[in-house]
Amino acid sequence: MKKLYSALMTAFNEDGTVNSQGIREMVRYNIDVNHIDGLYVGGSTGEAFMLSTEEKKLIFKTAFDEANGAIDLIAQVGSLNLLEAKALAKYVTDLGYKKISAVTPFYYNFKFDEIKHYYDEIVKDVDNKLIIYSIPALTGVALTTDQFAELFENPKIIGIKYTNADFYLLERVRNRFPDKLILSGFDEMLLPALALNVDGAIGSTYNLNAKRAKAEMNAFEAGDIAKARQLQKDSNDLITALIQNDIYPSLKLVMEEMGIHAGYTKEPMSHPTPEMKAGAKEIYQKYLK
Ligand SMILES: CC(=O)N[C@@H]([C@@H](O)[C@H](O)[C@H](O)CO)[C@@H](O)CC(=O)C(=O)O
Repeated sequence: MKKLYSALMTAFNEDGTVNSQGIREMVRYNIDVNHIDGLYVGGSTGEAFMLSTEEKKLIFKTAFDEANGAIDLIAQVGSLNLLEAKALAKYVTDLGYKKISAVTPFYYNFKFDEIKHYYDEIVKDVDNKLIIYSIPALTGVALTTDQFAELFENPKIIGIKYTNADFYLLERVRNRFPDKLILSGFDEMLLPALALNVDGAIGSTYNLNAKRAKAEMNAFEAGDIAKARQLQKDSNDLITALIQNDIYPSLKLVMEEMGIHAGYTKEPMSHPTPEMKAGAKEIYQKYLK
């Protein structure tokens, strides 16, 4: 059975501080209403690259407490500060997270040896399994099949969160590493990723649209490709509207329409304008009600 994970958002107060109650509400909604298989905590959707270590710890703990063992949780601990990444890997492992993930180190054009060292160091002192978070469009780091093979030489590195529109590479990677966990990261490209036999998907829009995405996965598994295509089209109408309305604040605004206190995005991301609020209301009415 393929697995669906929502990338958990972080609820912020207007002043940019973390709103734990909002996080709890989103975890509950994902468990009780979305019937999600798991959550990816502390990733791009969680706005983690703008947060302090203490804020990240608070989010990991709040999500873990609220989920209370009901679903699979993956903690994204990657950071340009390797000491922080290692400390967070230990922190979440001690909390009880059974999987961690780390974004490829970005900005400084690291050499592959440095990237390999980063991953080996993150897992070295923890009894846990790591999923590489590969998102070349945002990091500028495009790992090759051979480089993934080198990273997988470390038995604690078990898979890839593949947020990449390169389907040739996805096919190469899937077939070379049949036993590794490959989770697709672009929600708007779920169907082609399923066709290449990913093990599941992680995404921001599943917070709102899990029911449709699960139906698409089920249709695909049942061989009903026409239905899966229609569902992907319906999802992409929603995703396009979210992107046009500024996706990060809009995901939260739509959650607010559903009665969940998702709060604000963290500056320098924009706070909602009256136009964005009206747009989110319309998105909710048109695609999700
Ligand atoms: C950059 C980004 O946020 N990508 C999302 C997608 O779910 C994305 O929002 C969606 O496909 C719309 O483009 C995920 O791949 C990554 C993610 O959700 C995370 O790391 O939290």
